[in-house]
Amino acid sequence: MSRRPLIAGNWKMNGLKADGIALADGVAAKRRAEPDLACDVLVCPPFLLVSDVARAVAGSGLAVGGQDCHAKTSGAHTGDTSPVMLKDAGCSHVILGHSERRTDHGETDAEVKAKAAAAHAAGLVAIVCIGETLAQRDGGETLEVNRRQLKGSLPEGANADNTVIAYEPVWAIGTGRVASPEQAQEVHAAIRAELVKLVGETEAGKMRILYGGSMKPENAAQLIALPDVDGGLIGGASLKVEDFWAIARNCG
Ligand SMILES: O=C[C@H](O)COP(=O)(O)O
Repeated sequence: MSRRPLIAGNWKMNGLKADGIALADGVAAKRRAEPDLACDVLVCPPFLLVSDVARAVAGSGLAVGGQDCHAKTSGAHTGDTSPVMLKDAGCSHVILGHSERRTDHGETDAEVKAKAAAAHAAGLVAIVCIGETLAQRDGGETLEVNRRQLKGSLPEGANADNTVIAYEPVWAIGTGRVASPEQAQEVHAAIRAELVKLVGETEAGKMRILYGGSMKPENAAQLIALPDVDGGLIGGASLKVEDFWAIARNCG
């Protein structure tokens, strides 16, 4: 099964307006210069920059995503952003259940599932993040934790068109400590096997599973070449045009 890789930049809570627009302009220029790129490329700026970034990259072939959304369409939810608003601002994707949201905001699998259902209803692709902590890995619970999070976070109706999975070992995020190819492939294969049970063999075969956690130009190609790794969710390295593009252009 050949799956077109997705290279997604998660800018997290970084950059002011001028920085975000300069970064978006830089990545869009790279994308325009390579019309035959072998992967899809997505940038996920902070909420306040989504509209500006969507305008900056319009027509370049780059997609834009949010970093979270509420499970409701509208209403009395001070400080939150609905999936419909993201769509309206130019997003096609939204990252959900990132470990930083799970840690900082106590997000549960059930909440991630509700958000993913709402994202689907709004016509967004949900990038559902899962991953074990170092203590869980050291305790031999890696596969069990990832299977449990996957099962708990995927809503009814998830399929390869509306859902992407991101495996992000928490111990690898922002630490410079990347999963080895063996570690990554083991978990990605287990995730795909679990997806067969959850969404059926055909959709599981088509669904993209991204790796995230200290992915850099030096290690990306080796990881993305693994049989069940279909791209990357990139934090730090997505903040520099040259680094991000070095990953994207070597993804095929
Ligand atoms: O969403 C991205 C991941 O958390 C990875 O971040 P990182 O590349 O800075 O380790």
